[in-house]
Amino acid sequence: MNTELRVLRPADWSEWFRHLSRAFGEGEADPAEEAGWRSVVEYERSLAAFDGDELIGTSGTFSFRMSVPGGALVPTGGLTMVSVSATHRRRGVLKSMMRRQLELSEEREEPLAALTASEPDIYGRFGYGLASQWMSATVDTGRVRFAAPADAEDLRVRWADPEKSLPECEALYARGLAGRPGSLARSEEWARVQVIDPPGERAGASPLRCVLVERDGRLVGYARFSVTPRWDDAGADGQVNLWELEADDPAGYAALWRFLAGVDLTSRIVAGKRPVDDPMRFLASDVRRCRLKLRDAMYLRPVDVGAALAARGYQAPVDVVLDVADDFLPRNTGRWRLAGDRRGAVCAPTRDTADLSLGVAELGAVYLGGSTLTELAAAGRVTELRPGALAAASTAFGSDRAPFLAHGF
Ligand SMILES: CC(=O)SCCNC(=O)CCNC(=O)[C@H](O)C(C)(C)COP(=O)(O)OP(=O)(O)OC[C@H]1O[C@@H](n2cnc3c(N)ncnc32)[C@H](O)[C@@H]1OP(=O)(O)O
Repeated sequence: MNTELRVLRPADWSEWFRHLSRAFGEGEADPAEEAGWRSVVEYERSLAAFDGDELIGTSGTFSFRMSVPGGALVPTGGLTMVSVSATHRRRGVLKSMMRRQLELSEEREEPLAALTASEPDIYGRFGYGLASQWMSATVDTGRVRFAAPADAEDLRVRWADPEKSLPECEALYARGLAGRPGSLARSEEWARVQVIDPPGERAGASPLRCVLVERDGRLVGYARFSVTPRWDDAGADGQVNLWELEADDPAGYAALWRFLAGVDLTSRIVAGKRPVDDPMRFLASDVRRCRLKLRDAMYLRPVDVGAALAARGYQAPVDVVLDVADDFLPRNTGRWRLAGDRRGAVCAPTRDTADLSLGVAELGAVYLGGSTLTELAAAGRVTELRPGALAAASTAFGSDRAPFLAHGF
């Protein structure tokens, strides 16, 4: 088979998007949803694979900036919309697109590449490691109480239109970015994607709702959610579906959870994408009845090991030589000396003796502080070559706050 990769042309968008929907087993996309994706697609970074004149593969990359430990926003290629026709599967089409997509990232000097995976098994071979997780919760609000916030006299919770309130909510989201590794800066288009709510995909739920919490008239938090009404022979049994909740004031944060738990005629809150260190665990009267679960969220790969490691801050002073293996981008393979602290770091190739050896996917997994070098060493995926180096580097690579991706892409 002779596969040709072409840059996506706007004229080919509809066919390209239909191919993607079919590969995901979906029906006709809702026009609002399709328009949302079209508003953020970057044609020059999107590829269409052809077998002759037949389109058989799709992939795209978004030019994101991602928050990393230390607070910098680092250019990151966000891989997305990957599909290969079932008629052409397992013949290397994905592999050829991955190679080209990473070359495009290299040309743009993006230190990092990221993705969320339809299946976790696919991307390790291309050097991506699991960098952040999502916590989901199903809170039994008939039994679980959320502690009343102290310092709440000046707080006001009010309804808002999800779209009209976007600018002020996005400003709050942006203020929180530097303190939350793994989060993405959102353009106006990306902000609008967060409130796309196709009626055909609500599965019986209400349209998207939004409440704001303000202190002295200043926004300190917001929650976006829908409600699925349900009734059985014992009465109301509705469900609050939490899409997004952000706050930069502990009392405002608690007020939002209390509001959600108090929505009339509902008996549970279902949240799919919360940070693993969500403070709600410490507000809930019965954390077991919150039914918390973890799942993989974002996979990360250094595209340029030196630039990636120099772009973040380190929790403790670090001076370590890493022997990195990268089969897919061999330019990264070799020994790197990393020296830095909270304020910043330098990282360059070296001939010095290595202290730790690891693969590039393992480096991606620990980069945001979501897992540790020590954990990976216990799984045999990192090797300590100088006694003491593992514990010291593991501490340095940590993060005060767990990495969190607030939305998919
Ligand atoms: C970031 C995102 O967009 S995630 C979305 C990914 N897309 C989907 O899940 C849609 C449905 N699936 C598909 O379209 C295709 O099956 C794809 C894109 C997952 C794979 O495309 P293919 O062209 O068949 O992959 P390709 O032949 O290049 O395989 C490369 C390697 O990945 C492996 N691989 C491919 N798909 C899978 C999978 N689903 N699970 C495990 N391994 C996989 C292959 O076995 C091969 O391994 P090897 O190098 O060890 O031989």
